[in-house]
Amino acid sequence: MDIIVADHLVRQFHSRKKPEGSFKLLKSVFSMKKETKNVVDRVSFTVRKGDIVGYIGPNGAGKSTTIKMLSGVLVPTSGTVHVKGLEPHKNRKQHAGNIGVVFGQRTQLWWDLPLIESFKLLGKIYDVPEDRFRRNLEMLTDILDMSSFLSTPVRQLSLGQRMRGDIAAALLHEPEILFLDEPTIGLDIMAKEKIQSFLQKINKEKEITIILTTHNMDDIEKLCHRVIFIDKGQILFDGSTEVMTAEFGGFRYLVVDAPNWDEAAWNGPPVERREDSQLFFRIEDDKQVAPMIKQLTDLIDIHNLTVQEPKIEDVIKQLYGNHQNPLLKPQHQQTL
Ligand SMILES: Nc1ncnc2c1ncn2[C@@H]1O[C@H](COP(=O)(O)OP(=O)(O)OP(=O)(O)O)[C@@H](O)[C@H]1O
Repeated sequence: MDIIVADHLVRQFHSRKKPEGSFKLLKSVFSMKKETKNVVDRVSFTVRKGDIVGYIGPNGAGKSTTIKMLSGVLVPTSGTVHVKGLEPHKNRKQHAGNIGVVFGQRTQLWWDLPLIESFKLLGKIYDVPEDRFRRNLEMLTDILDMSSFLSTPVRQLSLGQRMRGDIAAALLHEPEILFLDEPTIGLDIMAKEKIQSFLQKINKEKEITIILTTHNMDDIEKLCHRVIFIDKGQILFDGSTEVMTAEFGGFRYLVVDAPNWDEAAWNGPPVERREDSQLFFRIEDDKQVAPMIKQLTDLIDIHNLTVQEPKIEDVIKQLYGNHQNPLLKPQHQQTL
């Protein structure tokens, strides 16, 4: 069942641009040109109940703007979006009951109140019956491990604690859909893992549908079966992580453990990255492997050598830097 349907969604923003040239600069206050930009440009997708979708793209691509339209914060300039059959900005109250939203860069908690008081206020705002509120709070406190800081004012929480608080706040009224805009931004590895495994759990056990934007490729690797890649407001890829890897991961890595590596003496293909004493060489064609091994062993003592598939992170890097790839056509130019 499609729980979210976005159809040719457009959001424009206006900005004022100064004319070029120093003389013109003088008059610029009066003559600034109004520019209109489609920051989300004919975006269409559907999401099925229980999916976890990674909505990714470079800075300024239009991810947050899309999430804001899905959550009803922004009105689309044209096109439509339906979430559980409702148009978010037209059916605000009912829609709010169906969704939870977390913007990692902002908090919906009351800064000066103890965390628990924010939860109580949100319970009232969302009209959550007393017993359900207590049950949900207990469950969220337990799995998000919040009992030690429930009475702490939000301003005194660490970023990881605050983020767990924000996620709990978004779920107290038992929404079916969760929109997360950079939920792991700035968190350390342990805090990230806590949130990732929590999201996995609620998705699996409660079938909560999740759309998340992130620059943390580990979130995609751990959580998402599907990725939508957007750039300059347009969707350039929408598919499973397997299809993405098959289409954009047409390479492997020759991984060489060489503690005494001498970069200056090497005149073969460049090392793409290093992890301790391991060197990663990108292999586009398996025929490259044998001559490279020979060249390497002639030069240096090798402790270990493997050929590895690229990680999702490596594949996504390809997507970001590879717009001339004919497979990356804007969605509205793709033939079905
Ligand atoms: N209220 C606004 N008025 C004018 N322009 C805006 C407004 N909000 C966003 N924009 C512009 O729209 C574009 C898309 O912004 P958006 O926040 O959706 O990007 P994003 O993909 O979430 O980026 P990031 O990864 O940096 O968070 C940017 O160029 C941004 O400057």
